[in-house]
Amino acid sequence: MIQFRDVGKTYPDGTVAVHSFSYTADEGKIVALVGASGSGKTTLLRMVNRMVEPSRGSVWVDGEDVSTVDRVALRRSIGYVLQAGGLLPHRTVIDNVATVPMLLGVPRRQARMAAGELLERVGLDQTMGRRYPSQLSGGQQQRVGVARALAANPKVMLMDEPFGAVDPIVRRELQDELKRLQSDLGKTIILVTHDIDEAFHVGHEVVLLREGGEIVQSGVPEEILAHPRNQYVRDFIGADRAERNFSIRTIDGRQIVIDGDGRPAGLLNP
Ligand SMILES: Nc1ncnc2c1ncn2[C@@H]1O[C@H](COP(=O)(O)OP(=O)(O)OP(=O)(O)O)[C@@H](O)[C@H]1O
Repeated sequence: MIQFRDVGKTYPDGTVAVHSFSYTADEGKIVALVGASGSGKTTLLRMVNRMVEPSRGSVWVDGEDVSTVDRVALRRSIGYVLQAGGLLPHRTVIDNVATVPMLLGVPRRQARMAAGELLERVGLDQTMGRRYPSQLSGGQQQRVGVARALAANPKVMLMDEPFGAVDPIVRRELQDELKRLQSDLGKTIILVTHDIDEAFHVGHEVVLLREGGEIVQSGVPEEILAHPRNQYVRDFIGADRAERNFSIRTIDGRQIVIDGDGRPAGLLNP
């Protein structure tokens, strides 16, 4: 469980990134923080592993105030996935994945074996382990980033726009993969995104933010979609846009999703 207790952050130049934010992410859930650029998402995420120290309030992980935990130990115990994987360019893929477990004292051979299994778990062939990150596609690098974050077997994972750098099809694949992994492994995940569709697709809960880390609305996706609290939320989720007014038409036995402008938007259960 991750608890933000009335946290705020003012950067040294006086920028107030977060005024006052309180939220609890329950164990084994994916919580998506979504909001416009500059709304404080990354600042909030980084408070969890102490890459950013709050100016007020505290963050608790599994009943422990993170400010009392050694910073390096904390960072190694929490998986962190960045846009474009954030991989070490001069290390092979397998070493990228095995590094943290080795730092935590796992013998090299064992760490590399476990890393190979993790690569498979995220849908990569073990032979990819010998390559360098630059020899992988963007989507493959993202997968390695996820494998690396999983390597220390953290209970908590932080993901900052993890699939931002890939095309929509690969992005959807990676989102599905993440959902599968999460339901297998039961991690508690906070995912930052500016993409509301991604937030609704992967988040068990969605927290919609505006400037200063202000929560505009939070809850399960269905609730937000069904009852957007105000115009800001409606604008953000595109509730007024034609494409959300989906309907389903059956043509030749296939169920076709039709958007509000009457255009086919996709197939249901293709
Ligand atoms: N080191 C810093 N010094 C000063 N201001 C900062 C610093 N880091 C972030 N900010 C400011 O804090 C605010 C929130 O930034 P943050 O990166 O948390 O937002 P975000 O919602 O993650 O944005 P984005 O979606 O663009 O990544 C912004 O106004 C930003 O300019």
